[in-house]
Amino acid sequence: MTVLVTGGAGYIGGHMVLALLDAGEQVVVLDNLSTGFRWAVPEAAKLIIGDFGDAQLVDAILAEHGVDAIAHFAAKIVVPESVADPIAYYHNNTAKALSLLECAVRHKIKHFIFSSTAAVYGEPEISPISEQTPLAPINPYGRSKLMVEWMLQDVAKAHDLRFAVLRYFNVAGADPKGRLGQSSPKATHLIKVAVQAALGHRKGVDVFGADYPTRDGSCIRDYIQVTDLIDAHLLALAHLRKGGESLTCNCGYGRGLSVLEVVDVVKQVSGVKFDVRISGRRPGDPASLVAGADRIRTMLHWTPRHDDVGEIVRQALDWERRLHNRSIEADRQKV
Ligand SMILES: NC(=O)c1ccc[n+]([C@@H]2O[C@H](COP(=O)([O-])OP(=O)(O)OC[C@H]3O[C@@H](n4cnc5c(N)ncnc54)[C@H](O)[C@@H]3O)[C@@H](O)[C@H]2O)c1
Ligand SMILES: O=c1ccn([C@@H]2O[C@H](COP(=O)(O)OP(=O)(O)O[C@H]3O[C@H](CO)[C@H](O)[C@H](O)[C@H]3O)[C@@H](O)[C@H]2O)c(=O)[nH]1
Repeated sequence: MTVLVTGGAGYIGGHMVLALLDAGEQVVVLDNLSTGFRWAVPEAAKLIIGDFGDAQLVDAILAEHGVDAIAHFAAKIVVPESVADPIAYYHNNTAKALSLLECAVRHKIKHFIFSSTAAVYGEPEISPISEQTPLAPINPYGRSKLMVEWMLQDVAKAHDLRFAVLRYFNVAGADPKGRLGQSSPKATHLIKVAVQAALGHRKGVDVFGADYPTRDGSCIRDYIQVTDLIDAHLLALAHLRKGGESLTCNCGYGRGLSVLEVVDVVKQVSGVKFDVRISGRRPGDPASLVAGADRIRTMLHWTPRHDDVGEIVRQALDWERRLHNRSIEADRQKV
């Protein structure tokens, strides 16, 4: 049995590929390398460079590789970009997902794991956020993902396909063995940005708003370590393969950290006192997003192993140093 991983050359999908290979699974990666990297995919996985919206290509992959499960990570993921160019987001994240689902049904794929997001909840007033919290995304990114959740629910009712929708909160950290981490140079995620500041790769950190109704005025998020998140995917896959029902679960630890708290941890762990500027709010940022994480623990028996922000930051720092050395090495080879 083979798992097709779309977006397997990216940050989170790449960790899924490593975990599947570690577990002895056959893996095919489909990625157009728009934000992913060829080098991120180990040779033990088959990398096909192409678009998951290319039905002919997906049909050929599903026919050829004996795929029993699709783990669909590929997407555009930048919220402000989705506001500026909604059509690109609905096209890539929603329309192409419909095409992928059509291929899955045509080839009688039984198991589908989908990377959803806390952005489907919008700006909920309740904390922690359970899966029953009303779905009210406030930007095209969140809507483009929610529509895929709805399509999956309808398709699963009509066809022999079961799904796991995993709603990620804020994903951070890197592979504890140092094989992979967040590599996109354009990443805007807080821990990545703060780590880059600590290493002197950027000038300090702007804190987007210190006037929120939170304990220190900065926004609160639930940061989940990427390997713990991937453990949840493996458990979800095992659950579906055992004949388990479709499920939708939040993926977070159920504890929130403020932006200022995260920045302090990065300073402590790195030993560097980089500049921190309080700037204006970033449009569309909810004050607090903390996962209600009971369902994933009870339904999938998920037990996180890396719920420690110091460890998450150490992994991110370690990976950022490796990335930097890698780019120096690449430049040296060009000379
Ligand atoms: N990073 C987070 O904190 C976070 C939070 C919630 C949800 N998610 C979801 O997790 C998934 C993975 O995110 P990530 O952080 O690894 O992002 P990423 O940009 O590192 O990975 C996305 C991958 O998908 C590929 N891709 C995009 N469009 C494609 C297409 N049409 N055809 C083929 N490949 C395509 C890219 O090249 C890239 O390798 C996404 O679905 C994202 O919405 C991420
Ligand atoms: O330089 C920065 C970067 C971020 N932040 C703040 O840090 C918090 C976290 O921001 P991130 O950009 O790291 O993450 P988001 O919470 O905006 O969004 C992430 O998690 C969401 C789900 O919770 C979505 O899935 C989204 O795709 C993913 O990027 C926010 O309050 C943001 O304003 C700063 O203050 N300065």
